[in-house]
Amino acid sequence: MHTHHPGEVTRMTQTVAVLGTGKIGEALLSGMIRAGWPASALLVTTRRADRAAELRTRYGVDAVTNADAAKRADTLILAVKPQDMDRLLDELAPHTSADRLVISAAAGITTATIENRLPPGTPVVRVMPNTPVLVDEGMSVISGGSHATAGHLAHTEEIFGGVGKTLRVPESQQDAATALSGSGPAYFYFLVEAMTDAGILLGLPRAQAHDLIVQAAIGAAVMLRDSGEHPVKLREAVTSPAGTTINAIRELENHGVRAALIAALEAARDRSRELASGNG
Ligand SMILES: NC(=O)C1=CN([C@@H]2O[C@H](COP(=O)(O)OP(=O)(O)OC[C@H]3O[C@@H](n4cnc5c(N)ncnc54)[C@H](OP(=O)(O)O)[C@@H]3O)[C@@H](O)[C@H]2O)C=CC1
Ligand SMILES: O=C(O)[C@@H]1CCC=N1
Repeated sequence: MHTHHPGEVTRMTQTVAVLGTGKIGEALLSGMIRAGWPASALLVTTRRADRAAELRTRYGVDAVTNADAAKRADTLILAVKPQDMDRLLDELAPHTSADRLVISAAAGITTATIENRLPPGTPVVRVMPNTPVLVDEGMSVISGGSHATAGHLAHTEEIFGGVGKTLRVPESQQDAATALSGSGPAYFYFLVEAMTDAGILLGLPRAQAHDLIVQAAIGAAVMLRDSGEHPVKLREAVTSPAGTTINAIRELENHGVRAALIAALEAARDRSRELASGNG
């Protein structure tokens, strides 16, 4: 894993378009602007005119049609839902050429599916980012398709490395990476929500319960990242003999939380596989 900042040369000469600027597309766009990409080098496309106006006002970027983006941009980042990918590729195909780099952020959709729909030889890179790109703590998992060169992968890392970490994996591992990292933040938000409810049950005001558990999450996350210790070691250090923590851990084990998490991530991985066929 490593972090890059966009090089001056690339920034000056390349135009990057985000096609389908919803939650993840906007998160990425805002991150690129924070990382120093000039708004003049960025294009966005949307389905609705009011959304286009909003993005123009918010970021000073040009909002264009998918056909125009395909003609004008060197790099096209596809950020529509997997179910909308078919239609987007139809719109792009007549206007792109094999000198464009196509980066897809859609869950499940394979590079082969995209390659088959675009001019022969089009380089395609599949990326699974996550929403913490909004705070430059994203994780973007990257795989190259059959025409993606080292340069294309490096350029992709330059874009996504500006908003967090990047990791290259074989495409066969992308569905698993999607379950762990693409969806990963949602599991932590879910846990925080549930533990805040527990705080309410224990009689704490909601706002305090929220703050306590969020800070516990941040502290634990930084220790996980920076201590180099195995999570079991970190948990043991919290778990005093005949103390409070072990009573909580026994309940988590009684309720099968470990097994539930394994089953949950397996279900997410399976759904990513299903989306490969564009299933709605
Ligand atoms: N959210 C996340 O955490 C992550 C999402 N992803 C992937 O990113 C993709 C987008 O997800 P997300 O951002 O959550 O979804 P959103 O629905 O927020 O974003 C998709 C956007 O694409 C627009 N759109 C659809 N079709 C077209 C089109 N033909 N031309 C232009 N714009 C179009 C939609 O417009 P409208 O609003 O009008 O429908 C919408 O704004 C998905 O493929 C998902 O798998 C990947 C990693 C993480
Ligand atoms: O839920 C989803 O399908 C997308 C992909 C990963 C995160 N969100």
